[in-house]
Amino acid sequence: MLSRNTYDVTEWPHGDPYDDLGEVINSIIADVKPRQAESHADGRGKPGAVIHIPPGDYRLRTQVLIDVSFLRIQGSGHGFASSSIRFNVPKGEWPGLHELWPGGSRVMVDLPADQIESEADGAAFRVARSGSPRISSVEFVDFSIDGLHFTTDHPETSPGGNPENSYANGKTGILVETANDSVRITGMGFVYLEHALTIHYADALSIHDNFIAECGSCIELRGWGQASKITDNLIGAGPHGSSIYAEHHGGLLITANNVFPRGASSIHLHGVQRSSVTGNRLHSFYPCMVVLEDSSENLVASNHLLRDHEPWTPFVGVDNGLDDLAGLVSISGSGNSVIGNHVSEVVESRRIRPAGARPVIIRLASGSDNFISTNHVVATDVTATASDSCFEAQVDALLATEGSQPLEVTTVLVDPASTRNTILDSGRADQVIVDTAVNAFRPIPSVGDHARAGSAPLVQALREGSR
Ligand SMILES: OC[C@H]1O[C@@]2(CO[C@]3(CO)O[C@H](CO)[C@@H](O)[C@@H]3O2)[C@@H](O)[C@@H]1O
Repeated sequence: MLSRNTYDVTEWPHGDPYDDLGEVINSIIADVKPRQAESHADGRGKPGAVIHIPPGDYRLRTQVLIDVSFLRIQGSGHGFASSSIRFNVPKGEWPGLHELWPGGSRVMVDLPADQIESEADGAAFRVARSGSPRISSVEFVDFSIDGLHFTTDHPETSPGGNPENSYANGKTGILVETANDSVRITGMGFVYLEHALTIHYADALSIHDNFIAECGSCIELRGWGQASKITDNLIGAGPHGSSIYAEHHGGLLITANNVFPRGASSIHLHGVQRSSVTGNRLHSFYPCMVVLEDSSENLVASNHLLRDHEPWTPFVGVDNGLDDLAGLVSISGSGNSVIGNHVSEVVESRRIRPAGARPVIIRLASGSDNFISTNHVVATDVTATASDSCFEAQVDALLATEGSQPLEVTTVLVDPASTRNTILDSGRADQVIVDTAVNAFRPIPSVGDHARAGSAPLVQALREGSR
């Protein structure tokens, strides 16, 4: 016998899940509540429920409100497909495409536009409960949330004159409003939402193994929070938003994410302390791809950062408005460790802003006692090209290494407002701008430097040996 706490939206007798999934899920939650009314009955409590969404296209016209713990909404496939690419393919070519829309268990967010006045109104799934304890263990697993279209009133924010390129529609995939514990978002797909995931007041949150792309902003942790993790996701925001943004979090772990362009920033931390950004692959089209703002004692280690130019025609010319002196990694705060990162800066010198400047890679803007060690910067001047074919353009740009020239950069710039920092082996003496009266500095040696007594005969012997 199937447990009464296991539901399938396609078998629920109230509402039509294909026409309004929101109404159906709210009706299921309304069924769970009176059956699980007692918080304690002979040692038993409120186990919550699983709501299954089989593969299919489900329109959502009513917001889902989740105010019970232990609710797991589970589909059978994240179904991501690029909407951005499709919406830039001429409509005449659509009939020849294998598929047009995202697939899997697909929730099509179709909240009436005239009823979206606040971010909360625009959320497909809204988690909110006041009182004590905090809502726990709400889980979103293995389905897709599709915002369907981007729309905008401002032609200047619609690259190529196409509103579908505006990254704006007032829609949010999942909004968690009130304090929460052990929420999980796993295996999900998010596409064409202005905000994919916005989570306030998180404790022990896990955002793991999701595909969150072509959304205005992807992950926003707001309010405050602790002990949470953002791991193993594929993520890419639009030019007005951030791929990963967190504020006032402690003990946040951001690891093993592959963050692709074109977010205004890849990772932006504001007031985040004692957290880790490690082992991520980050790719951006603009400066300030990693921002630590008023953030201290964080570890930024073993990340691979790539900065290059937008290669896809519809978006060429779009940027985040920042110039190349702002730093690819910008830090205000103290006691941060930036260790063992690799940076590839692959830009066209004529496009550097301000014209003729040397781009700054790591900029310590204010604070003290940061430890910057063994970061390797490879900077090249290339001739950037663009193409109408998104995938080809991106792969060509990623793999191009030929014909490039070395580019002069400032690997570390320490502003006067940042002092007592230690900068080791992260740039030659001519690549680092630092006041050594108030900071400790050890440059990377240049070829020919520090020839020690004894090395010359050894080198001579090696040369002779190799003849
Ligand atoms: O690079 C991987 C991802 O990029 C795509 C394809 O390319 C796009 C189209 O707008 O360009 C951006 C920059 O790369 C991506 O955010 C976006 O989404 C996903 O279709 C693809 O999965």
